[in-house]
Amino acid sequence: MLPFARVTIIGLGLIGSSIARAVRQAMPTVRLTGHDFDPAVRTTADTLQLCDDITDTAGAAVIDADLVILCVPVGAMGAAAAGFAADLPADAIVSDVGSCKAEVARALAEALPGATIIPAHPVAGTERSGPEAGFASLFHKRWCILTPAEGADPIAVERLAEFWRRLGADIELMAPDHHDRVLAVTSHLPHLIAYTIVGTASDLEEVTQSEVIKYSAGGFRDFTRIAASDPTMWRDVFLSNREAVLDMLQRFSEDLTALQRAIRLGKGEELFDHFERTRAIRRGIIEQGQDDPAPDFGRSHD
Ligand SMILES: NC(=O)c1ccc[n+]([C@@H]2O[C@H](COP(=O)([O-])OP(=O)(O)OC[C@H]3O[C@@H](n4cnc5c(N)ncnc54)[C@H](O)[C@@H]3O)[C@@H](O)[C@H]2O)c1
Ligand SMILES: O=C(O)C(=O)C[C@]1(C(=O)O)C=C[C@@H](O)C=C1
Repeated sequence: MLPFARVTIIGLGLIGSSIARAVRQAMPTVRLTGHDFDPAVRTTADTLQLCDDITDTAGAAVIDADLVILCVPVGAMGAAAAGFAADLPADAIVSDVGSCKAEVARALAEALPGATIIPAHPVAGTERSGPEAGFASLFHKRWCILTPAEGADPIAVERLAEFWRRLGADIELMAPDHHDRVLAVTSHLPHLIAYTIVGTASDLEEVTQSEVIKYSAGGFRDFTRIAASDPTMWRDVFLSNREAVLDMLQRFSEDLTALQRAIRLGKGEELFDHFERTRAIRRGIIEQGQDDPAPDFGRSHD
């Protein structure tokens, strides 16, 4: 039996439109309704036939839903939820896909008092945004982390887990604060580093903008992909997960200073040992079958 029969997606960008496409493929009998506050996005979603219905208001979108998924930037979650609070059916489950969980959970609980809220985070994405950027296989073999509050209804948690399994994801449960610390290291800090290094390279007086473009074929190219990620989304992530990111950044700066010192003092053995350790970590990831799907992940879906 399907976990949900009527699914509503609020926010039809990369993640919302990918969910819509994946639901169409994996659960074709599900009735899909979508809403986005941007009329241009609604028109594109209509043209792409992402959903059975695209509504002009959030309230109309949720009126008979049994699952509502918020796919808007984390800083907009509270306002987006407040926009449909009055029309939410009492037995509907509300979820989200935000990249940070603790603050989003607080915002959703405040906007939707008494509602069944099971937050989630599919750890899958690309640097692109908007309804045309989505694709159905985005969640295949990727983690989807559910962060239910203590005492959350286990049946609701299992229904949401089954929904994501059907979209191809593997499920993990985590406390929201722990999620935010883990993702601060594995996702948020790497983005901050990419945003920094690409900015630094183009600011360097002895390196021209055209040289940055011309020679960004190697490792730097990977940084430019990440640094092209959506500015609204990432502004919100850093503001929402501020404490964990600052904590990890402090630790990162100390480790960077240690490497800087090893270079200055010519400590080759120290550098070699460090690089050997990080190479082993990368090889471990590949052995576990969790390598990137492809180096050009996302771009091949142009
Ligand atoms: N991009 C990724 O790699 C990725 C991966 C996992 C999770 N996420 C999370 O998914 C969420 C959506 O990210 P995305 O990449 O799909 O962004 P996106 O920019 O592609 O889409 C977001 C959509 O939300 C709409 N929107 C914004 N505020 C709204 C509101 N109040 N009501 C209705 N619609 C609203 C925008 O018009 C836009 O179409 C974010 O919370 C992000 O943290 C992103
Ligand atoms: O591959 C990318 O482009 C991503 O940035 C995806 C990525 C990540 O950091 O892993 C980005 C943010 C999300 O919350 C989840 C996934």
